[in-house]
Parts: sequence; structure tokens; C-alpha cells
Amino acid sequence: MFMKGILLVNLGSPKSTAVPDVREYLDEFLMDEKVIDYRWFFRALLVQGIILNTRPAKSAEAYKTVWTDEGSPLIVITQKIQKKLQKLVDVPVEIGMRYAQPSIEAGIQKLVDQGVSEIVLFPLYPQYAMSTTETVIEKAEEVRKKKFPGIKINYIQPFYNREIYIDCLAESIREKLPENFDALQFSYHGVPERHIYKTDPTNTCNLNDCCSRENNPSHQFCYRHQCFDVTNSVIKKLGLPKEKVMVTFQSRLGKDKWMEPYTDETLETIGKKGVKNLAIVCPAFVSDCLETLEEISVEGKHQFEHGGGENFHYIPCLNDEDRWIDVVKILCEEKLNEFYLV
Ligand SMILES: C=CC1=C(C)c2cc3[nH]c(cc4nc(cc5[nH]c(cc1n2)c(C)c5CCC(=O)O)C(CCC(=O)O)=C4C)c(C)c3C=C
Ligand SMILES: [Fe+2]
Ligand SMILES: [Fe+2]
Repeated sequence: MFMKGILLVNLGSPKSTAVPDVREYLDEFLMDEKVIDYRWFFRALLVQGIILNTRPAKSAEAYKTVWTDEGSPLIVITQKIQKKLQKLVDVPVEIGMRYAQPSIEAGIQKLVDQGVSEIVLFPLYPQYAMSTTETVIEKAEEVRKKKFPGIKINYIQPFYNREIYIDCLAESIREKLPENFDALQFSYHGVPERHIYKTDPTNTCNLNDCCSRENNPSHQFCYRHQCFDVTNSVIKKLGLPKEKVMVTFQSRLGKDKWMEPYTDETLETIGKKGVKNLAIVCPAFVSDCLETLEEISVEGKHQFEHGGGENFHYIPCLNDEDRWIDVVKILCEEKLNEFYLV
């Protein structure tokens, strides 16, 4: 009898806000070829020769503003999701981070120690991207082949278009929307435009209106399409007019061209265009983290107010809301059941 288990995988955070720990984390993260996709020599030159000289101190300051007594919000929230899910399913649930600790390897080891040999691995990203879903699967496969050749892993695919997820997200937003708002901004983590072309096996995405078209062959691998799709499905459920909604992309790094429009530039200018009361939500993240709690809730608010905006309302991620845990459970159970079919 093969025993089954679940591994929830998120991005990961530094082990503390000390600059050397942040440097170590950024080194592992940014030296990932799926994140900074230059050849090793040029990646090392950029990351270790330039970025790691200044960014760790700056990022450490930012982490300090969101860190809690229990640790990094991203990890603490992922642990809360794990605990709640564990109460609902009868197989072991562990967590693993793509970067830093607890690693994917440590998570698999914990499952194996409990007798598990068939794992459902859930990358906690609604949309597919080379720098998220793809690198998680690549890493897990590397670890499996090297350290755990006897186990099977079944991967949960991006769930951006699953109705249960959209219903959950729409309901969560509906509850948190303020009574009066001039616009609802959907701010997604950005990626360099090059990543979209690179991961399109159909060569049919030109980063133009094809991303919003129905049934373009590239959609399965187009992060931009998947962000638009979530937005459109949610606003349909909420009954919001398109004119009241904006999609922007945040957190860019370096000099490459990233997907536009940029969140920070938009926040700086919309106040003058008449958006005085803004609600903003970040559906690329299932759990709040540095990029939502600091970059949006604090920096973004300043940018909006600096540009003439008045009321800024950040809508938190799904985090450990019960309705979201129910969705996680359903998605995991679907994949657990596939093991019986093989
Ligand atoms: C939600 C999906 C994410 C995508 C896509 C993504 C792409 C991506 N990110 C960077 C660079 C950085 N991201 C950083 C933090 C960070 N990124 C995500 C998610 C995605 N990244 C999360 C959840 C977090 C927060 C982690 C936490 O501990 O809370 C950082 C570190 C912080 C900083 O210094 O700003 C960097 C750097 C690139 C280059 C990229 C795509 C190519
Ligand atoms: Fe596209
Ligand atoms: Fe990121």
C-alpha cells in the first residue's frame, strides 16, 4: 500500500532580516536561471557583481517593516494554510520553499519519514510563470531524482481559470471592497517581457491583444493572459464595469523591459486623472508577503497619495481564509485521486 502526502510550495523568504541572510537568500533566488535567465557568466556578473552589493541592505530594511515575532509573513501564512488543511485531510501535509528554508527537499524528507511515497506537490501560484511554477517543478524533479528516486510526485497545475478559485477570490474581494471606490486596481507581480516569449512553445503571443483574445494557443504558458483572465472572470462575478478596473504589474528589477503598465507609475499618476478613492488587490500572490505588505500597502500608498490620490484601500490576499483552504483541499484531492487511476 502506497502512502500519500501533500507538499505545499511557496517562494520562500530569508531566514532573518539580517543583511547577510537577505544576501544569501537573494543570491539563491536571483542565480536561478529561471528567474534571471542570462547565461551563467552574465547572470553571476549582474547578480553577484552588481545586485548583491546594494540590494541586500535595502531589502533587509523593507523586510524589517513586515517581519513578525513568528517570522516572515509569507512563511507564517503558508504554515497556517498547512495547519488548516491538515485538519481537513487524512494524509500528511508539509511545506517547502523554492528558496531558503524549509526547502523542498526538507519538506519531501518529512513526508518520506512519515512513510509517504506518493506526493501531491502544490506550487502556490495561480498563474504559470517560468520564474514560479516552472522552477518549482524543475527543482522538485531534481531533488526527487537525486535523493528520493523511489517516490512519485503529482503536480497541481496553475489554477487561474478554475471556477472554484475564481468564486473564492471574487467573494473574498467582494467582502473587503470599500463602499465607495473610483477604481479597483489588479496589481500582479511582473516578469520581463522576454520570459513570455521564451515560454511560448506556440510562438503565437505578441504581448498585444492576443493575450485577451479567446483561445489563443499560447494561453497555457502566457502569464500575461492568465493575469487578464483572472481579472476578467473576477470582475464579471462582481458585476463591475471594465471602466472601473485597471491591470498593472509590480516589482520589476533591473533594466530589462518588464510587462507594462507598471504599478508604481500608475499609482503616481491616477490621482491627477480623477481616481481619488482606490481599492487595490494583488492576485498573483495567495499569501501576503513583502511585495504586498511593503511594496503595495506602504510604498504604493505613498505613491498614490503623492500623485493626488486620497483614500487607498489594500485588499489582503486569500491567506488562510477558510473558503480558500476549501479550494486548496479540493485541488489537492483531485490530484491525490489521480494516483489511484495510474
Ligand atoms: C507571484 C509570483 C512571482 C513572480 C512571477 C516573480 C517573479 C520575479 N521576482 C523577481 C525578483 C524578486 N522578487 C522578490 C520577492 C518576491 N517575489 C514573489 C513572487 C513572484 N516573483 C514573492 C511572493 C516575493 C516575496 C518574498 C517574501 O519573502 O515575502 C524579491 C525579493 C525582495 C526584494 O529584494 O525586492 C526579488 C529580488 C524576479 C527577478 C522575477 C522574474 C523574473
Ligand atoms: Fe499572451
Ligand atoms: Fe518576485
